[in-house]
Amino acid sequence: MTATTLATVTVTGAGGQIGYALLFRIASGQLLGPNIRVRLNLLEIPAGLAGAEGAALELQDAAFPLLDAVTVTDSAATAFDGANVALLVGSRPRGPGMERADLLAANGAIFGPQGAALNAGAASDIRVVVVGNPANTNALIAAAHAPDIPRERFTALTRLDHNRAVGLLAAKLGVPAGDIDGVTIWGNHSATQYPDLSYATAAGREVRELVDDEWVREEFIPRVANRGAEIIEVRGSSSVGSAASATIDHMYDWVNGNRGRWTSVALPSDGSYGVPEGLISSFPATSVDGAWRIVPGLDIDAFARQRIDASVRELATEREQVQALGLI
Ligand SMILES: NC(=O)C1=CN([C@@H]2O[C@H](COP(=O)(O)OP(=O)(O)OC[C@H]3O[C@@H](n4cnc5c(N)ncnc54)[C@H](O)[C@@H]3O)[C@@H](O)[C@H]2O)C=CC1
Ligand SMILES: O=C([O-])CC(=O)C(=O)O
Repeated sequence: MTATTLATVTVTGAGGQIGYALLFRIASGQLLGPNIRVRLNLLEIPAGLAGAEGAALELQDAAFPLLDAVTVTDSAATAFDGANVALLVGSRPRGPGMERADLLAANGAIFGPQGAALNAGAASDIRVVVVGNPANTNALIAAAHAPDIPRERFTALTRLDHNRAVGLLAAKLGVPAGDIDGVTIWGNHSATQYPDLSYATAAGREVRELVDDEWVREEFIPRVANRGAEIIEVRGSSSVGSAASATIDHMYDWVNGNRGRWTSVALPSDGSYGVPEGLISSFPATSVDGAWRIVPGLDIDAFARQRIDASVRELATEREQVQALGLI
């Protein structure tokens, strides 16, 4: 996107909660940076169009200098036409007591047609992040329907899990979140994920020397992995502001680079760290020259191996389920 001064950003589910939290930040320049004007395409189903249209009116009222145009549509072909960035948020959220697997069939059917529409109309530099759950497998479905788009342009959001891990660790250590680096979320955006502090540092100091193993295993890991459910329990509905914020972070870093800092990204595995090729699994990654690079060469201890394998097994099962449903 370096030479582009005008980018088309498509947001699906734009009339929903996360959509509403995203749109104003995108239009203000926080998604791509202060030098790129944005054309926003808002995709909704008919029942959600009024919400998206209302948001479009408010976007006009905010008079953002970088906002070029807003289109509201229920046509995927229109929404993805010329898209440089696609934020795939639209899907049904989980309610109290539901597991992400419950959403597989309901939401899986959305992502095949959207992948096909991206394939048909998106710009050649398209970057896709799937937020709607089950995010990793929805991204797998979308990519499977977009044979002309390089696989690595399809990612799923585990930046929220990453940010949760950083936030929790920073609070434990009493340091600013910006002092934390080297945190990884491995695997699925679900309770099986492995939030890994093995290589984490706080203001350059090794975190393993600052916290004990028992806290990491008994408190930190389960709290991060189940934070989505905790938020649902406390607010009565799933994370919105933090999810939108993480989506902005993910795409901003992808486009603009992240100066060698680690983040976590669910992307198509190239076989690294024993994750079967093609599964969309979360890895430690840096953003270099507009592309994600998996951090190479890390030693994986027995505990990490077992945790990563468990989450990857869940991803493989989800892939089998959507294969059985005929979604890929
Ligand atoms: N990956 C992550 O870290 C997170 C993912 N999520 C997921 O994000 C998704 C959206 O959450 P909310 O905005 O809170 O839900 P919401 O229900 O407020 O909004 C979803 C919107 O999507 C629309 N929609 C449904 N099917 C669509 C389709 N085929 N095309 C376009 N739009 C469609 C609905 O009409 C609705 O307006 C959920 O799946 C939720 O589980 C939520 C938090 C974090
Ligand atoms: O838990 C949910 O259903 C929403 C979500 O993905 C999260 O907050 O991580």
